Amino acid sequence: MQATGGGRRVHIHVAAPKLDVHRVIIKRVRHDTAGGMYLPVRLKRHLAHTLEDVSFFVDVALPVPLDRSFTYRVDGEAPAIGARVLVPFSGQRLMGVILRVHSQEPEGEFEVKPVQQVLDDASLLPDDLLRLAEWIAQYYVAPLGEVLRGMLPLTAEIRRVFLYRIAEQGRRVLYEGAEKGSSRRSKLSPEEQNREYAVLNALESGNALKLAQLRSATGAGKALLEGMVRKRWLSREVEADERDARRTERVAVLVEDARLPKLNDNQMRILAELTAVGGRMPVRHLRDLPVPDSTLTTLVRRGLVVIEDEPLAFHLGGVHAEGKKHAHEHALNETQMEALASIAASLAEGSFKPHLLYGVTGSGKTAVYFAAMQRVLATGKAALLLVPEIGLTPAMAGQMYAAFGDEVALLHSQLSPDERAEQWHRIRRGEARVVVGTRSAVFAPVPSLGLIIVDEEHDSSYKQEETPRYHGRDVAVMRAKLLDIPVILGSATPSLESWNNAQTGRYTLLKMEQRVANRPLPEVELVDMRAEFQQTGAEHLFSRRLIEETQATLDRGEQAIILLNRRGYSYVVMCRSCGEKIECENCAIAMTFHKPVHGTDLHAEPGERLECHYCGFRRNVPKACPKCSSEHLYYMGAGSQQGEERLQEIFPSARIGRMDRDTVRGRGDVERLLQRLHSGEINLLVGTQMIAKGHDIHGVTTVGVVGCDHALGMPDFRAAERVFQLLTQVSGRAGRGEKPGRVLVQSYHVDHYAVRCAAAHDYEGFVRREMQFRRPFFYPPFGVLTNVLIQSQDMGEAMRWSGELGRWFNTASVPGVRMLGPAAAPVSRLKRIYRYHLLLKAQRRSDLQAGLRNMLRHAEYKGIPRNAIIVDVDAISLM
Ligand SMILES: Nc1ncnc2c1ncn2[C@@H]1O[C@H](COP(=O)(O)OP(=O)(O)OP(=O)(O)O)[C@@H](O)[C@H]1O
Ligand SMILES: [Zn+2]
Repeated sequence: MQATGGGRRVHIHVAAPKLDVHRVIIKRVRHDTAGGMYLPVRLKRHLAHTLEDVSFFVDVALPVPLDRSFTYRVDGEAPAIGARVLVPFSGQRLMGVILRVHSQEPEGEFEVKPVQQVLDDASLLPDDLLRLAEWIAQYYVAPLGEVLRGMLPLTAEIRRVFLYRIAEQGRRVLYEGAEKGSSRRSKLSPEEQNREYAVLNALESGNALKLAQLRSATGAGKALLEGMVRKRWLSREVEADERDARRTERVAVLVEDARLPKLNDNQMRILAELTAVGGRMPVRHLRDLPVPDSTLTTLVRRGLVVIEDEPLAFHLGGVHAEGKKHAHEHALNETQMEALASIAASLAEGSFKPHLLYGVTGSGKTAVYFAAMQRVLATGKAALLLVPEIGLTPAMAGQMYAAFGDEVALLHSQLSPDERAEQWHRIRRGEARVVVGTRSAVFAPVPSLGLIIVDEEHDSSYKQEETPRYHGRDVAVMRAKLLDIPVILGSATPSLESWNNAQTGRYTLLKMEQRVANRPLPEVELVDMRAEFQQTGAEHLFSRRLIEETQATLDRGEQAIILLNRRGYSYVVMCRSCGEKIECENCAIAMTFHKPVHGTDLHAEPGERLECHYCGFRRNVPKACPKCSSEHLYYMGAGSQQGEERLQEIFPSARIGRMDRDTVRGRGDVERLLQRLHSGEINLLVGTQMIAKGHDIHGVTTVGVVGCDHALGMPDFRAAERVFQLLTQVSGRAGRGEKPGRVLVQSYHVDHYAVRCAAAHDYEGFVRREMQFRRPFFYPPFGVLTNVLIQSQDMGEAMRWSGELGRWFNTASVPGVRMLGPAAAPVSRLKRIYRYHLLLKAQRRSDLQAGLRNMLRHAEYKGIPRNAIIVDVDAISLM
């Protein structure tokens, strides 16, 4: 017997020992029907009836941290493999994906629960994506259900409903309260206490009610209900429910000619934001402003703003400077043609072939991508372009629209769940043949994909830092392999992993070593800050050379960029008496001092504060040391906020802009800042590493780098590589227009090879040195590495568990795997969780994978919970 599912035939075998009459009849008749045999109407009716009684079993992958699937029953027709289902799972209802349809009743003494709803008629995922998911689960030692959840960004189609039910304790309170009156001591107001009784009353029958039902019956809000759950008066259940994805979104529209009454600051903020973008903005984006939601409601009530429904739009404008050509408008130069020719050849061949496009900054890689994509589209196929962070390089999106118009679908992290679902379906229907997106876009369900491009392939944002911890670039290569199509990885500073693959012949290396139009690479000058200190006798943030060059640049009417790779004002606050740094309450991390903000920083929080950049915790700036009460607090380490302030003092007439996480939050902020830089409104930009990302601003001739080599001291074998990449990328922003550029790098480590090679634009020299360092230790690319984090809210537990796993590695035979640790992780406590880790290295990946699976089995045997262990294969961040 066969059932069709997702374009492939699934064989369903009827279990022989338990044959019952219904099943036998059905088996035979289905077969006969397929053969076209005539059936009497009465028999057909009988069959239609009995068909209802048939059951299948389905193995479902669920988004839970368990490395296995779960079996459910489906009554009626067999569903398709790859379809989504809603199923009960430990008191909740979860969405899962069907992996297998069969008729083997699971062994064991438990009841097989039925699937509650089958959401799709056919497989939702194309075959290559299902296979890719299996590969990821295997390679990254991640539960398949969690991998699939990441692939299907369709949460907008599933609603989470909260249901409340009265608990034993609640019943007691209800009955006792009725007898004794409400004489209990309570912090709640009498109205709130009455409301609690109303809720208990409403739930007395024992049936569960939804949040919305309870609210309309009793006026109780979520906070009150959650409080009752904490007191164990109620129990809460979560259910997933299907819902129609919204196809419109609410936008706030400024009412013109409204007479302005007296408004408070929050109301002014919203109006200012709306005015700034032309009077119209999705409500969702307004929610990013630090004002209460109720402010908008007030403005609506006062007739200053109206709310409209508008079909979802996806355009992200993209910066396009006047008089500058788009990448696709250039005739390719010879080097670009050569690179394209090699790519075109493998496109014509139509088989798996990875290319590493190593092109220096400003060599015109984007134009090569365009040309390759155009060729792919011309053959009727589709192309996928991955970029690190679309929001940071809006010009890329803008150029894509200019070249490919409506064919473009953008997938990025700032889409709402609705927008994401909408784009996903659009891509799956084949309506967008150019897909541009960040990391998870590698899972875009593009039919007949012909080419994948990964821009800035070295960028660490391609690594997902939560389960499944996949690397977007490596998954892209695997997807290309499964589809048998070419893939291009491009960068001015390729990762050592990719470079090694090119050296060993696994990837084809394409080099573009000159900038376009014979423009020179900028001249880089190192400023030795140790000498500067000796000569000036004081510690200055900016060296004399940097000040001099910046002044000259501004005087010539050109633009300068200065990198200060930390945000905030001072990144360490230390007590002079006891030497303690002020740390976050939740994390073992020094807190950053932020000064109050003024004027243009619409988004930044007002008020002076200390902030933890890991968990977001904030506190007032203490007058005295929290440990020893000394009043001698000392502020060290300048961040971008301080940089801006100092620069304004040094260059009073400069038009300064700042780009960091405090000044760019919402979608469009980066775009606005870059637009002001393009137009010349800003002539001096200071910021964190965001300013180093692919921006192509022709007026910038000078780049300054301040204090970026402290990163060389990080406890991470990739520290030198990161510093080299950052220096090279930020230098690459200088001299991209008519006039040549100059870079000044202030450093305390001017002799370090990462700094020296970056200054000499010597990528290959850097790689040679770096490989020499990594080879003897079997660090990637000479071996494979996995970081295993063990975490718990209880420090003793985290230590014990990591000790247990460490001992296991030492005593069990784990062939080919070497372990370092266990030790406290460099960030030993994060968000109140203690973190220990083991670093595992192996020369063969299969050894490491086998070792990890055995370790997980041992952990299960020892009762260490699965979610206390984070397995980070090919870890990028070792913190
Ligand atoms: N053949 C060409 N002739 C002249 N200009 C070109 C040509 N190809 C591209 N350009 C222009 O050169 C500039 C740099 O190109 P692009 O931004 O693609 O560089 P890139 O290699 O991606 O550099 P980065 O790695 O720094 O991002 C752009 O302004 C682009 O429009
Ligand atoms: Zn913190």
